[in-house]
Amino acid sequence: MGKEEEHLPLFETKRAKGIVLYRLFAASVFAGICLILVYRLSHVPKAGADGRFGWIGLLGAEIWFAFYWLLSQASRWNPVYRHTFKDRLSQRYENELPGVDIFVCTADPTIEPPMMVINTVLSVMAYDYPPEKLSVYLSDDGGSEITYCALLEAVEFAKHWIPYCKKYNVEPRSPAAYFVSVPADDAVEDNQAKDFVVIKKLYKDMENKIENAVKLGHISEEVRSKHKGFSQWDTYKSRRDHDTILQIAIDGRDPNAADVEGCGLPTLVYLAREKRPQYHHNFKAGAMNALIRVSANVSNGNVILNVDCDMYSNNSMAIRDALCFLMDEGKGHEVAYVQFPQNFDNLTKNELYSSFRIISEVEMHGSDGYEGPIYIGSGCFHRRDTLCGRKFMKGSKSDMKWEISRKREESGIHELEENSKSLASCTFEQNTEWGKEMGLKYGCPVEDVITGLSIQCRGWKSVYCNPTRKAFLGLAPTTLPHTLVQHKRLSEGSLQILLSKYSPAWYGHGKISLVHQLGYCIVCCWASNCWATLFYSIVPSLYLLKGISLFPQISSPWLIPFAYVIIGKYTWSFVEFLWSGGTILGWWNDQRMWLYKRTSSYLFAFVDTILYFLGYTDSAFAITAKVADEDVSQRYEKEIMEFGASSPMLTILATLALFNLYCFAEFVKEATTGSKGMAQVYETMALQILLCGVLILINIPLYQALYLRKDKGKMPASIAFKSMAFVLVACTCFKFSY
Ligand SMILES: O=c1ccn([C@@H]2O[C@H](COP(=O)(O)OP(=O)(O)O[C@H]3O[C@H](CO)[C@@H](O)[C@H](O)[C@H]3O)[C@@H](O)[C@H]2O)c(=O)[nH]1
Ligand SMILES: [Mn+2]
Repeated sequence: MGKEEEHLPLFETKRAKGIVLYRLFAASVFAGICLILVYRLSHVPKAGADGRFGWIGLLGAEIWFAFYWLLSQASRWNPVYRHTFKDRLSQRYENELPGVDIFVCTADPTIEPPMMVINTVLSVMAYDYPPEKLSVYLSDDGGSEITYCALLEAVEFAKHWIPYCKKYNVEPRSPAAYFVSVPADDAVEDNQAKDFVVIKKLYKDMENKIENAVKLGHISEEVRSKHKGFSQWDTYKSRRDHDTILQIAIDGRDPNAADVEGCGLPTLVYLAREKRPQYHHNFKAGAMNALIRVSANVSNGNVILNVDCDMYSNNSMAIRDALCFLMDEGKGHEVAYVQFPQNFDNLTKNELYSSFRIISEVEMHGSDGYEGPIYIGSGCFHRRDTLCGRKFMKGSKSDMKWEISRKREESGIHELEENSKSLASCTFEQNTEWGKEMGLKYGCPVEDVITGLSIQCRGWKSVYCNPTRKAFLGLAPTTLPHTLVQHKRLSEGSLQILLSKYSPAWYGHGKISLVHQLGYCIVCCWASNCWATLFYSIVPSLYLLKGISLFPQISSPWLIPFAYVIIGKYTWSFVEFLWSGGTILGWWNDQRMWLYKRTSSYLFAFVDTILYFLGYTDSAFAITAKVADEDVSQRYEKEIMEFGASSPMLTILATLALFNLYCFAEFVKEATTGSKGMAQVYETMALQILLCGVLILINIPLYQALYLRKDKGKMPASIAFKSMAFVLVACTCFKFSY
């Protein structure tokens, strides 16, 4: 290796092209926004005049939108893109690569089927990485025998699967996803064909056994007697009341642990931490912290990767990508974690319930230009020591190199299992810093964001890595209620952060840059968006009923800033969406979800957060559904919105949709029969008509679900009834109130 080569970095950073043009455009939109506010302030109706209340409300809403728009510029001001040089990494460090511990989290065997879980486990076991340095931990908060049984089956299958993957350089390495990606059995090359048939049969056999156990609902005596590990369930009372269950299913350093080709296998550990009704288990954060301690005792890898049980590895090089950042001689020592995007396998072409597309392809790159992306959970590589609370110190270089844990060499495997169990007990964390300054933080439904923030506040940077071949693919919710509930949790957790001790607004002050603080606030203010959006989707339509104008007339010059901001903002959002790989209809669906999230999930999240701070509720973690019934899936494939069971969130959405329809219909009736001419109505009310009309257009699927559909996914009749009653009462009251 030449002297020069030795100093070439392991990654490069590129700035976005055309950023100056974008900034000019953003500045012009900002000028437009300012003019709108000037107009609002200078035209407030006099006390007692029609529309004063609506006017002042709109002013408030517009100030909020302007503020939020400014926030969103923080993540568009300076986007950067990373590229890694994995060949340089292997040349320099192939023999000194650090140990990597991978945590897979699961919590419920019915919401998260064991087959899905072990596919994820198998995919991360098959990473292109030296097996003796790789350890995989499955954390099972469901404490399920069936999941454990599935893992034991996976051990046998892995002995065939891993060598198969390496021999043919297969991608993706989740067997289920791989078999789907090979359309016909004869699509593989000739020399591979025989092995393909064999491996597929082995997979089907394993699948049958596991599915049978799932159907049966418990483990048969025959299977139970084969593995001593099942005896750990003898004292098991329920998933909320049991001892720590821990089993080293594969001991990577045991010479007998080898695949069918004789190569070593990664270590594999099953852990169900102790649960007792009287101890709070702190959801995923609690599981992660137990894993951090147990893994420190077993393999003690320097790097920790966490994936959710539905997020299989889709790119076997991802560990090496992450190490290019962590091991880079120039900048690596500042980097605490490398976050990959969360992409989804089951999205429909037009992303009916929207996705994290803009976050993944735009905003995360934006924050990468400052201190780095927020930590969003699944798909993140951490340094073990920073996750455990180490502060960043200038000049100190953290050593990533591989070292064999001494404890391991000295104790036998059984002893190791036994002394690891106490690390996962309910009482272990009492009077310690775990959940506070060590490990993941407790008490927040988005433990990851708050943990990442505190790491960055300790002086560390993070990096966003978004290679073309997606590193992880998970499952997005496939019904509207599930999507709304997920977003309620995410927005509620983020708002709690804003109001907590660790708020990016004050805790972050002076510790991270101002732009980065604003970037955090985008997420933390999600829930607060509900009020302005609700006001904007109700009040202008209501005033349409009365014929009171709240926007400038068509012939007024004040219309220009409104038109410019609306057209400019939406054109940009459209272009951005298409550039990020979305479709035209996908953008339209995204706008609908934007409205639905803001008027339901965010509203409930906001109210619940306030109640939480007043001490009335406890924050919970509703696990996102990962499987759906056959007919639900079919409708999802066809991109038909699924409403299903009655819920307060859906009632709000239906009421809003009907309300706008009613206002529009009344208005049309008045305009065609009333005394004022059409031209004059149009002159004064154009923007309100437009707003109300767009709200109706975007709600078309909802009207269909209310009145036209017959399938099970339609809007329940009770909601149709309730929402209609609400609208009639509200509109009648308003009409006669003035
Ligand atoms: O008590 C619990 C509850 C959940 N989980 C696991 O946590 C993960 C995430 O839960 P999920 O219901 O899938 O939530 P999502 O909304 O899909 O998760 C997103 O949001 C979470 C909270 O911010 C992050 O932790 C995740 O990585 C991120 O994908 C899953 O693997 C669960 O098995 C546990 O281990 N224990
Ligand atoms: Mn998930």
